[in-house]
Amino acid sequence: MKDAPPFAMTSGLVRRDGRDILTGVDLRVEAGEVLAVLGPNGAGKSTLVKALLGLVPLAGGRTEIYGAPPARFRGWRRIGYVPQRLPMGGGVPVTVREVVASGRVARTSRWRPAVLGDRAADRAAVDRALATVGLTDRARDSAHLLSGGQQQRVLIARALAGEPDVFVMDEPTAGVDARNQAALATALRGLAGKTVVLVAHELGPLEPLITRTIELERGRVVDGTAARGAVTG
Ligand SMILES: Nc1ncnc2c1ncn2[C@@H]1O[C@H](COP(=O)(O)OP(=O)(O)OP(=O)(O)O)[C@@H](O)[C@H]1O
Repeated sequence: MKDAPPFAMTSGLVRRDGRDILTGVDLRVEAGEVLAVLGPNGAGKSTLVKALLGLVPLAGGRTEIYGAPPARFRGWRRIGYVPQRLPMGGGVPVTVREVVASGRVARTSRWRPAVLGDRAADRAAVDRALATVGLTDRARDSAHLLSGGQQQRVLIARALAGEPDVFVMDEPTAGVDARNQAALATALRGLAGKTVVLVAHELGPLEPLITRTIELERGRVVDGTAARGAVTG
């Protein structure tokens, strides 16, 4: 039997404060797709990716992650989520390396406590992730002292460190300068074969990497196209 796809939403409905934020969303994301979710401010893009992950409940319809409703899904290590911003509360200074290393946490299972060999694998994965986003030389710096674009790269490195099959990125390009956008494009290019869902206002240097786009407007999917020139399959 063919594996269930990473995400499948049918007639997705999200309601907040009595208002429909998403309506009638049918979206299936196949393994290996690089899907961009586009649309104006407030169209519901963030809400859609959060609903796909079960972070926002559906008021109607259904959604599945690899064939399971989010509440019953157990394969979270397969999913890397890159939120819009680095949560910086608490006032405890944390280094870039520590943030990236936290991406390994989902890999340690309650049933399989960390063993010694894991530590070397963890270190290597964190080193690789830092190198991919070009932040090796900032590893010991306080994460909150970095620019917004660099912090975005730290979050991407955190997801990379977990070595997931699926990356969900909420506006990785928002407020990010050209140099950081180019670094992001390089990191994404290194994800060949992985599934990526990313929210964006404009694609910029990411455009050649996108295999499909959908456009949201006021909570509805108004357009969906395979990207021109994208390499698929
Ligand atoms: N927690 C919430 N409670 C009530 N309304 C919300 C909540 N979160 C989002 N909304 C509303 O849902 C709508 C869609 O928001 P969402 O953040 O998903 O849009 P978006 O397309 O990602 O916008 P942006 O590009 O500005 O991030 C907006 O009108 C927003 O005000």
